[in-house]
Amino acid sequence: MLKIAVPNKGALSETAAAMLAEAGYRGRRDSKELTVTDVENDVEFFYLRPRDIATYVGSGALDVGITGRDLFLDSGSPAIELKELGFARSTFRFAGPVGRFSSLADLEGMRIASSYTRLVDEALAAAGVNATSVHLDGAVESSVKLGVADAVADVVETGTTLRTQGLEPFGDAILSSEAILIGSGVEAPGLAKLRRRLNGVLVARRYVLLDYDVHRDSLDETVRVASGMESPTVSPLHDPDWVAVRVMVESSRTNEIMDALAEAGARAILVTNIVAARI
Ligand SMILES: Nc1ncnc2c1ncn2[C@@H]1O[C@H](COP(=O)(O)OP(=O)(O)OP(=O)(O)O)[C@@H](O)[C@H]1O
Ligand SMILES: O=P(O)(O)OC[C@H]1O[C@H](OP(=O)(O)OP(=O)(O)O)[C@H](O)[C@@H]1O
Ligand SMILES: [Mg+2]
Repeated sequence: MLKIAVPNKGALSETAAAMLAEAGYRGRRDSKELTVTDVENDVEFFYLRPRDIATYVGSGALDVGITGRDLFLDSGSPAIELKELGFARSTFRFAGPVGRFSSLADLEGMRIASSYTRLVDEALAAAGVNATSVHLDGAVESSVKLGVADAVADVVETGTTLRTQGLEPFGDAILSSEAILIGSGVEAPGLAKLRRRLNGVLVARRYVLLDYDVHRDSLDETVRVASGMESPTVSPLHDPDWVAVRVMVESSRTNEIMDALAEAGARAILVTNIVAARI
């Protein structure tokens, strides 16, 4: 039975659970449940602290898990990254009071607060900077105002939290993070199926189906606008001069592509969400 670690709370838990449900697995019904066995799919879910997931998977106690790349790298676990899951995207950055620091070299001798002290120590060592990291569990942005640190290193999405505390990021991002699937390195039974299913969810979320009608004379032009994964499906219409076309396009480009198709002669352009997919 494939053993899968899932975040039990925090920023990753809801989307991770939603993805697994979309992939056809049975999740927990109550947020207090620590384990769930999905007999039909031959998998067992373990609901764990996101920060601990890399430790369990790296030790081989569990086969795979969902966590953040930043948490995984900070853990020092020997697990391996198997797949990007496309949510909880953020960067991990140094930040300090507005105007105070401009490069890592300015951190020499400073105290740097973070929940990710291994990542901080590695970044400082790589830059040849001697500084002290101060481990905090969260709300790291408050530490400078409160006088326990001179700078911070933290997760930045919109940058709003930093700004509200009078801080600004400086230097290059330490890393780009997102939710990922990690594995113990063993090709456990059921792992290929899980990966295929998660891939299906990602494709379903990322693409939409476009249907349109077009005169045969304009078909080549509309196919140039949107050529699909392999090649568009072209079906005859009752009027022999016209055809119906179906093609997958990236949902983020839907409107731009619809405009270009209309310009190229497409009519009755319809958009449909994809519920699930195997590509
Ligand atoms: N605002 C955010 N945008 C994108 N990703 C985020 C954000 N905040 C946290 N993350 C990501 O979520 C993961 C952290 O998970 P964690 O469970 O610690 O979230 P949390 O909401 O900060 O929980 P906690 O309440 O324990 O601090 C990391 O991978 C981090 O990059
Ligand atoms: O750049 P932003 O869009 O402001 O998002 C980044 C913030 O979101 C997370 O905080 P969270 O709410 O998880 O609190 P925490 O610091 O206690 O973990 C993260 O730790 C940052 O503080
Ligand atoms: Mg947090």
